[in-house]
Amino acid sequence: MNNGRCVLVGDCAVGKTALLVRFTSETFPDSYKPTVFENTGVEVYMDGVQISLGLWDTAGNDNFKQIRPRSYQQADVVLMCYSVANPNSLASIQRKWIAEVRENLPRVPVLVVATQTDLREVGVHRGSCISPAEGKRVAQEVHAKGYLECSSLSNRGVQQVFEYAVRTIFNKHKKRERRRLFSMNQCKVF
Ligand SMILES: Nc1nc2c(ncn2[C@@H]2O[C@H](COP(=O)(O)OP(=O)(O)OP(=O)(O)O)[C@@H](O)[C@H]2O)c(=O)[nH]1
Repeated sequence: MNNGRCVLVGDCAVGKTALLVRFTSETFPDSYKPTVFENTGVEVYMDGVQISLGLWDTAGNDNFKQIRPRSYQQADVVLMCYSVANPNSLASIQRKWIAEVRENLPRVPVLVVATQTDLREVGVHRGSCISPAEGKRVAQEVHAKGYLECSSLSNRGVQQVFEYAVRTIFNKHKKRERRRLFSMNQCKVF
């Protein structure tokens, strides 16, 4: 495997673009500009192998709903993002995002990603933010392959999100390769 595609979905303003910008350019975009459709790519290494990772940002706003399926094409992993400071964005994972993802990608692994975790410590939402336990519970409910937390502002957990995403793609390819080899090597009894 030397390439993979990772797609980010989630409600408006949960921080999908900021997460991608932090990971790809080590900066944090302060201003909010709603995404319509964007994609970028980075070279990453896993177990000494170089991988071209395609990163597809999508619009949280349903005015652009028709465009989202374009981003789902050939996805290897989906990051379903919610903000720990926005309970509606977590509810949307259960009510909306998992259904839309499964409709377009019935078997692709999904990860649930909690964003903006710095808001647990500062600001008006401090004290009322969603706990890791609650996020994990939802991740299990939607049969996610993993649950991760990050803050693009403080750069905490960002690298781990993409390491986990690449590892998930890697495991999926390995599984597929094993199945292919197994079916090639099956004994034939005449
Ligand atoms: N405190 C804090 N704010 C963040 C973080 N990540 C993003 N934001 C802010 O949240 C707002 C929305 O961020 P975006 O990354 O544009 O959100 P999005 O999910 O891409 O939004 P759509 O394009 O509408 O789907 C911006 O004002 C960001 O500066 C974070 O980790 N911590």
